[in-house]
Amino acid sequence: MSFYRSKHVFRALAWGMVSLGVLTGAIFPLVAVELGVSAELALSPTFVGTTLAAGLIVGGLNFALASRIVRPRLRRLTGKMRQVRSAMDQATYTGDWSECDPAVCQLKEQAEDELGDVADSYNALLQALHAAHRVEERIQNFNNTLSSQLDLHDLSEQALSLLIEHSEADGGAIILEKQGEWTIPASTGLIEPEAILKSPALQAAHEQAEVRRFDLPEEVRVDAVLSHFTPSDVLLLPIKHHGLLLGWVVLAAASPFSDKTTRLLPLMIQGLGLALNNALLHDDLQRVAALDPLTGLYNRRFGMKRLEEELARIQRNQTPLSLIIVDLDHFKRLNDTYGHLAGDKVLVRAASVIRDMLRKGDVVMRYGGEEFIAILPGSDIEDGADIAERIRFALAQSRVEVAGHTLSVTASIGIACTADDRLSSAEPLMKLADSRLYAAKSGGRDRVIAEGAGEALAS
Ligand SMILES: Nc1nc2c(ncn2[C@@H]2O[C@H](COP(=O)(O)OP(=O)(O)OP(=O)(O)O)[C@@H](O)[C@H]2O)c(=O)[nH]1
Repeated sequence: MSFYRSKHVFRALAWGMVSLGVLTGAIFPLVAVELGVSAELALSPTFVGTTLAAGLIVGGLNFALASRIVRPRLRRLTGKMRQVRSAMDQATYTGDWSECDPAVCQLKEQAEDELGDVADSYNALLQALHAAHRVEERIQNFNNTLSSQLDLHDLSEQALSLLIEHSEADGGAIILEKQGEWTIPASTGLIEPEAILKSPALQAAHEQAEVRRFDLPEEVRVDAVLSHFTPSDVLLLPIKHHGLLLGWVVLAAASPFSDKTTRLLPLMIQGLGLALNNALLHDDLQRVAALDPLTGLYNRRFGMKRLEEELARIQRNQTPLSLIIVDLDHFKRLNDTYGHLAGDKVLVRAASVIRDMLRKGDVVMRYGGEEFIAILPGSDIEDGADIAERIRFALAQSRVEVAGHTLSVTASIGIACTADDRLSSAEPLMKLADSRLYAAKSGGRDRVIAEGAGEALAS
C-alpha cells in the first residue's frame, strides 16, 4: 500500500490504523451473519454504522497510543541531534567543542528495540565524531607548533618530543638527509642512536619509504631511568614532502604500539614534512648567505660575526684567542699575467691550504679579494705564530696548474693575540694584526710578523 512508502510516517500510521479499524468495522456485520446473527439486524444501517464508527474509533485510539509512546522518544532523539548539530556549527568557528562532548550530549535511551538501536547508533556516531575531532585537533596543534619553527635542530627536538607525548614511545630519534648525508638532528631516550644510521635495515628502508616495524641495531637501547632495555616495538615512519623522502622518525617502546597510535602517527608526520622542508631550505639559505661562493669559506660578514661570538666565549672561559691575517703577495701581477680565472684557481687552492692547516674549532673566512683571516680560539701568540708559519710554508709550496703554467704564490701574514697583546675586542685586534701584516709586506713579503707594530693601536 502507498502509505508504506509515505514520507510522513505518523500520517501513514494514522491512515493505516484508521483504515484497518474501518475495514474491521465494515467486515464485522458479515462475520456476525456468518456467526448466526440475523442478516436483517447485522446488515441494518444502524448496526453497520455502529461497527464502522467503532472501527474508526479503535483505529484512532491505536494511532493515538502509538504516537504517544513513540513520538516523545523520537523528539528527544531529534532534539539532542539538533543541539549537537548547532553546537558543532558554533564550535567550527569558536573552537569550543565542550558542548559536543559525548559525556554531555549522549542519549540515555533505555529501549531494547529499534529505538534503542537508533539511540546507540547516534551515541556511537557522536563518539566517532568526537574522536575524529580530537585527532584533527592534535594534528593541528602539532602543525601549528612546528610551523613557527625554522631552526632545524629546535624543530626536530620539538617534533620528536610531541610525537613521543602523543604515542606510547619511550624514546626516539629523527633522521634527516642533509647535504647528501644522513644525520640525527634530535634523539631522546636512546643510547647510541648514531648506530641506526649504519643499520642495513635503514638502508633497505630508503628503497621503499613506508611505515614499518624496525629492528634497532643491538647497541641502540632505550634509556630508562634506572636501567637500559631493548624495546619490544620500534616504528620507522617516513617524513616526506611532495613525495620526496626527507628523513625518518624512529619511535621505540617497551610494549607494542596500539593500532590507534600507528594510525595517528603518519597523519601527524604529514605536517612535519612541510615544516622540515622549510627549515632545511632556511638552513641552506643561511649557509649560502654565510659562505663565500668562490672558496666555500665563511664570507666577511658571517666571519666577523663569528669573531664576535668567539671573543665573547673566550672571555667567559678566560682563554686566549689569536687572529691571523693572510694576504697573498703580488696577486694583481698574477691576475694580470695569467688572467682572472687563473687568479681564481689560486685563491681556491690558497683557501684549501689555509683550512687544512687549522684545527677543528678554528674559524676561517675570506675577508676580501686575496685576504683571509683565521681565528684561533685557545691559541696564544706562540701557537698562532707557529700555525701562521705553517700556513706560509704550505702556501709557498703549493702549485696550481693553469693552461700549461705552474703557478705558485706566497703570502704575508700578521698575527695578534687577545692575551699577549692585552686586547679584548675585534677592532683593535684586527688593527694590530693588520699593521703586522703591513710590516710583513714592507719587510719583503712571504713572512710572518707576530710582534711589534703596537703603535697602530694608538692611532
Ligand atoms: N682572480 C681574482 N682576483 C681578485 C679577486 N678579488 C680580488 N682580486 C684581485 O686581487 C688583486 C689585489 O691586488 P692588490 O691589492 O694591489 O695587492 P697585490 O697585488 O697582491 O699586492 P700586495 O698585496 O702588496 O702583495 C687585485 O688585482 C684584485 O683585482 C677574485 O675574486 N679573483
